[in-house]
Amino acid sequence: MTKKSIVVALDYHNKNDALTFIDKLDPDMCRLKIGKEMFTLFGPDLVNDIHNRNFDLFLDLKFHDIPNTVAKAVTAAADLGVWMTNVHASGGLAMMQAAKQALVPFGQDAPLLIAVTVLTSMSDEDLVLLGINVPVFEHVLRLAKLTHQAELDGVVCSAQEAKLLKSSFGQDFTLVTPGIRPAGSDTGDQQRVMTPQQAITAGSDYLVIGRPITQAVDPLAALKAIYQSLHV
Ligand SMILES: O=c1ccn([C@@H]2O[C@H](COP(=O)(O)O)[C@@H](O)[C@H]2O)c(=O)[nH]1
Repeated sequence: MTKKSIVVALDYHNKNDALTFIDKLDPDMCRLKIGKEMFTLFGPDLVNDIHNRNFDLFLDLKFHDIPNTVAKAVTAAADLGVWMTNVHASGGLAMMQAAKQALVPFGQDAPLLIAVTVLTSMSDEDLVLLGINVPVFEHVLRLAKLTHQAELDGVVCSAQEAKLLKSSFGQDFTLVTPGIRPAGSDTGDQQRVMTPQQAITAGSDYLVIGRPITQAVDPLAALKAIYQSLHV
């Protein structure tokens, strides 16, 4: 575990607010993630702004479409030079294989490619509403198995499933876990949560943390408090 195991989710509506925060950090302190909101608002210019500051960037667009479209989207993400990008595992095996194949021309420069299993905002009850009548952990395991078969680098899951997935697919299968909540913080819309310490103990490789940091009165102090809780 290093400081760079923390991926700060920059879900800001205002680009200046995001850059003001980033300018208080240095690239050895954490990695950064932008998702659908910031990429839709600010596009590749924001990716370049972040890369010019030398941060590793996770482009969290969760592609989910037919194989040809996803392969082209993943190619476009790799062209941006991002550190990590992702697809939805529920897009299926052929889609994930097409995404993986699209990265072959990038060789060593290819981003890590991971797949979202079950969103951390979802519970067993939410799956039932989708007609999926198994506990979340079973569906996560099923989707992670498909992801492993497609030879992607790992999955997005809750830290609650980390122990199960590491024992099923090995230490090299990368686990990226949102739904991280320091003790006492607001869970918001997240349902499958763990504290940073619990997540690391369970086997998470990367802890994605957004609002507990970005909506704190002092985001830098909130990030430093998380390091302290993890003794890094
Ligand atoms: O299953 C998932 C997949 C992605 N996310 C994203 O992670 C961050 C979490 O932010 P918090 O503010 O710490 O809740 C956010 O950008 C989500 O889009 C996720 O939460 N769960």
